[in-house]
Amino acid sequence: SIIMHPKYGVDSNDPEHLDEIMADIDKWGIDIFEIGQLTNNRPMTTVTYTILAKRDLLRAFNICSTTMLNYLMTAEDHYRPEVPYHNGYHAADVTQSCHVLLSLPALENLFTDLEILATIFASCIHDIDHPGFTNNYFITTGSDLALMYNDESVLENHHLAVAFKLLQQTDCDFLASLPTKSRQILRRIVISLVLATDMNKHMDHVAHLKTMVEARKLSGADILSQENYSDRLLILQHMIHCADLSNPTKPLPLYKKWTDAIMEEFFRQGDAERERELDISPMCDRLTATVEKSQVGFIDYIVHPLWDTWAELVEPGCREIIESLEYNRDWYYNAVP
Ligand SMILES: COc1ccc(C2=NN(C3CCN(C(=O)CN4C(=O)CC(C)(C)CC4=O)CC3)C(=O)[C@@H]3CC=CC[C@H]23)cc1OC
Ligand SMILES: [Mg+2]
Ligand SMILES: [Zn+2]
Repeated sequence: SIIMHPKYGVDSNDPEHLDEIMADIDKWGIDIFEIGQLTNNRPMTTVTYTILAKRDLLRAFNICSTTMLNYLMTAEDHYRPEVPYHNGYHAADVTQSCHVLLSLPALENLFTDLEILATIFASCIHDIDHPGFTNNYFITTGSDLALMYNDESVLENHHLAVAFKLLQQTDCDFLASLPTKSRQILRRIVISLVLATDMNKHMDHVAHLKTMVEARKLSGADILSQENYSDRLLILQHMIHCADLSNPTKPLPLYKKWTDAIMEEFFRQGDAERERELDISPMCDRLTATVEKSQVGFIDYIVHPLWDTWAELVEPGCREIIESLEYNRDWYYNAVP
């Protein structure tokens, strides 16, 4: 019997409204929160399934829709709804952001279908089972997780282990039809992309992006067209890192919701650190933090340097994104009490 799935993979309490929102799936600034409300909190499954289907990747790799949806639902169930920021909504946001970045004109025809499938898969699982505390917290408190991963990219290693383990659940191995070689290549890319989302690697990313921009200027030839595998992988690592740091580049109403969510998550960590008489991490003390100042600092020290360099590499594709970032930075700067 032919199993027919709902259009976007999940049922909706308002299909017409979902149709309207999902029409913007290729646009920067789609309302992920709205998608979650229309799909009974399934933003990650909805967004990821729609993108894979739209890019014809399910057909290209002979992936069964039912198995894909089983995996995505199971993966989404392994994000923790009680965690204010690092939950299925963030996973959906990073996946959809990568989907838009993959379609930048400067990157056209650069990546193989397997690399695109790997990037979308890495994005939707990149924070799976996130406990709502930072790597530093797990290292400082000598947690089992830090013990397991020897203090090195502790959370990111955990996200990867959980994501790949879920493939072994019944009817969840959507990669079953891939040839072994392709499976190995995909696994290698997914591992390197999720590890690239460790903020401890941020300065390396910015430094390497700058090198690429310089190389592109000097060589004249379009560095983005070169067949060099390691450079293509590096561009994908920078891409998922940019997507992970894209909140301040989105329309202000969405950005503010992400800010509220991350600050609540940071404040809960600060509460735990205060409780355990540990140093309270930057921006995590709800008794002294100024949310607006934190965002101005986050943009000036972290987000703007990264996106400025990325925009140079892929110019002119990110002009509106940079303008949105600068508008938002001024808004928070003027909102500082
Ligand atoms: C929407 O607002 C945010 C969304 C995500 C994050 C995340 N933050 N971090 C770390 C980034 C580096 N970091 C800092 O404290 C860096 N930093 C500042 O941001 C401003 C400052 C205090 C004035 C000086 C300074 O050192 C610690 C937190 C993560 O690791 C999270 C996980 C992965 C990606 C980003 C995410 C922060 C947001 O607003 C602050
Ligand atoms: Mg992460
Ligand atoms: Zn993330």
